[in-house]
Amino acid sequence: MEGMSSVYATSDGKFLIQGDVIRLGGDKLSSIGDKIQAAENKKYLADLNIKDLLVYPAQVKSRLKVLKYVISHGHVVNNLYRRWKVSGVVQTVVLHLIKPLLVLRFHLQVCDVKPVRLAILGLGTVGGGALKLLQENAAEIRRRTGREIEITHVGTRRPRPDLNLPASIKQSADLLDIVRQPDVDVVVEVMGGIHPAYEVMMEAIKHGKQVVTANKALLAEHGNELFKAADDHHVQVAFEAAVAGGIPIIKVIREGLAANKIEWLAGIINGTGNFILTEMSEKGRAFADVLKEAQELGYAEADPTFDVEGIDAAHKLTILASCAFGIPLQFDKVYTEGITKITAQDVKYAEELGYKIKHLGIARRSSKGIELRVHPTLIPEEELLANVNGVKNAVLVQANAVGPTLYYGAGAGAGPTASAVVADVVDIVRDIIYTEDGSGTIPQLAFEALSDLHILSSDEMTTGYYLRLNAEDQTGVLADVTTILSRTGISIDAIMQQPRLKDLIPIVILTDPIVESKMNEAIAQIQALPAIHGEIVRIRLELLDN
Ligand SMILES: NC(=O)C1=CN([C@@H]2O[C@H](COP(=O)(O)OP(=O)(O)OC[C@H]3O[C@@H](n4cnc5c(N)ncnc54)[C@H](OP(=O)(O)O)[C@@H]3O)[C@@H](O)[C@H]2O)C=CC1
Ligand SMILES: N[C@@H](CC=O)C(=O)O
Repeated sequence: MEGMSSVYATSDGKFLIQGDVIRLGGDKLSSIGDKIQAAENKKYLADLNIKDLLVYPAQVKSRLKVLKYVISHGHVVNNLYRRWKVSGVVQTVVLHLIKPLLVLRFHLQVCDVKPVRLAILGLGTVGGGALKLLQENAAEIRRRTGREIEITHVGTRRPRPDLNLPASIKQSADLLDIVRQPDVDVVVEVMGGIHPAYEVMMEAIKHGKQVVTANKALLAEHGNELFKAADDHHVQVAFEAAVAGGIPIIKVIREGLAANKIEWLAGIINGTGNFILTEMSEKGRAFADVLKEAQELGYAEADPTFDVEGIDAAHKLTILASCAFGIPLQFDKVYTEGITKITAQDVKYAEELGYKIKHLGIARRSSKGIELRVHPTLIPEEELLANVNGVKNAVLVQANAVGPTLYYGAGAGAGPTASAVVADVVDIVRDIIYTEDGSGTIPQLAFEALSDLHILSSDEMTTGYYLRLNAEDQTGVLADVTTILSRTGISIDAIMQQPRLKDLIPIVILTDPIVESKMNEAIAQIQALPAIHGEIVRIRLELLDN
C-alpha cells in the first residue's frame, strides 16, 4: 500500500481502495495493516455512512493541511455530525477518520455528494446549446466528473414555454435574484452584452458562486475587475467559450504551453467574418446576403458590426494576449480594423501574387513591447491559416520551446460554443470536488502575477504591406513612387502593374516589414503626387514564418 497515491470510492455505499484492501459499508474492513485494525479506528470506519462520502486521489500532503481542510469545510463535517450522531468536536471526528489513512499514507477528503447546481442566464444560441448538451451528454459528463450536474434555474428575459423545461427548473427574469439563490453553485452567463451582465456576474461572485461565461466583450472591457473580484472571493470566472468557439485555445495557452515563452500568435478568431470572406471569394456572394445567413445560423453577435468591424476579434485578441503574455486585459490598446473595406479587386490581385486575404488577430512580443492588432492581412496561400474557411477559426501560436502549433475548429454556433461552456462547467465541478474551496489551482489569466509590459501604438508596429494605387498612365510615375519608398527606407518585395481601369493604371506593391510610422510617411508623400488618384489602399502582410 505504501506509496499508493489514490483512493477511490463509489457513492453507492461500497467503498474501495485499490491494492491490498478495502471495503467499507455493509462489509467490515478487512486485511489492512495493524494500525487500521485498531479497535478505535475500526469503530469509526465501520460506523461511516458511506453513501455520504466520496474519497478521491490524494490532494493534501500533511496532517496540518488535512486539519485546515477539515476546518474550512465545517459545513460538511456538521452534516456528518447530525447524521452519525457523533459527539465531540469536529476536528476530533475527522481526525479519527483520517488517522488510519494517514498511517497508510493515504489522504482522505470528505465531500458532500449533492449534485452541483447550475443557473443558466440567457437561453439563446449558446445558452440553448449548453442546456441541450448538458441533457444529451449527461451520462458521459457524470462519468467524467463523478458528480451529478443539475440545472436549478434559468434566467430569461421573457417566458420560454417553447423550451419545455422540466418543472424542477425555475425560470425567472430577475437575474440578480437567481445568482443569490442558495441552490446555485455555478452561474453560466450566456446572455452577452455589458449591462446587466457585469452587475449580475459581480453579484454572483460576491455570493461565492463559480462563474462560466462566453462573454468576450464583458471580459475584454471589464475582465480586470471581474477576475480581481473572483480572486478576492475565491471563485473562478471560466471563459473558454469566449475565444474561438469550440477550440479549447484558452486551455492550450494557459496549460498546454505553460512551459513556453510565447513569442506571437495569429488567428482567425471571428467565425462570422471568415464565413463572409469565404462565401464572397468562393461564390461571389454579396456581403449583406452572407451576413444575414450568418445571423440566421447563430454565428453573429447581437450587434453584427462587432463581427464585421473587427471589434469581436479585438475582444478575443485582448483575452488571448493576456493569457499568452501575462498582461492585464487592455482592449483599448488593440489596433482594430474590420473586413468592410476589403474589395473583390484586392482579393483578386492578392491571389495573383500568391496570397489570400484573411482577417487576423495578431499579438506579438518584441524587444520594444507588445503589438496587439486586428486587421485584414495578406498571408501566403500555402499557409494552413490561408486555407481556413467558412465559420472555422484557427490560431497559430509560436512558442520558444515547442515552435509553431496550430489549433483549428468551429469558431461559432450552438454546438461548438456549448462544448466549450460545458467543458468549463466540468472543470469547475472537478475543482469543487478536489480543491479546498473550488477556487481552482490554475491562475485565471495563466500567470500568478501579471506584468505591465508596454503595448505598442499602431505607429510603432512592424509589418509588411500590400499597397494599391491608381496612377495616370505617364512615364516617371512608378519611378517617383519607388523613389519615395526607398528614401523612407522601405524595401519593395514585388510590384505589379494591372490593366488600365477607367483611364487609370492600378499598381500593386508588396513591401518587406517596416515600422508603421515610416509607411504612413511614405503613403502621405505618394498620395500627394499629382499623378496618383483616389485613396491609396493599404493591407498589412504577414509571412507567419518566424
Ligand atoms: N453565438 C455564438 O456562436 C457565440 C456566442 N458567444 C457569446 O455568447 C453570448 C451569448 O451569445 P448568443 O447565445 O449567440 O446570443 P443570443 O442573442 O442568441 O442569446 C442571448 C440570450 O440572452 C438573453 N438575454 C439577453 N439579455 C438578457 C437579460 N437582460 N435578461 C435575460 N435574458 C437576457 C436573450 O433573451 P431574448 O431572447 O429575450 O433576447 C437571449 O435568449 C454572447 O456573449 C456572445 O458573444 C461566444 C462564442 C460563440
Ligand atoms: N460572433 C462570433 C461568435 C463567436 O465568438 C463569431 O462569429 O466568431
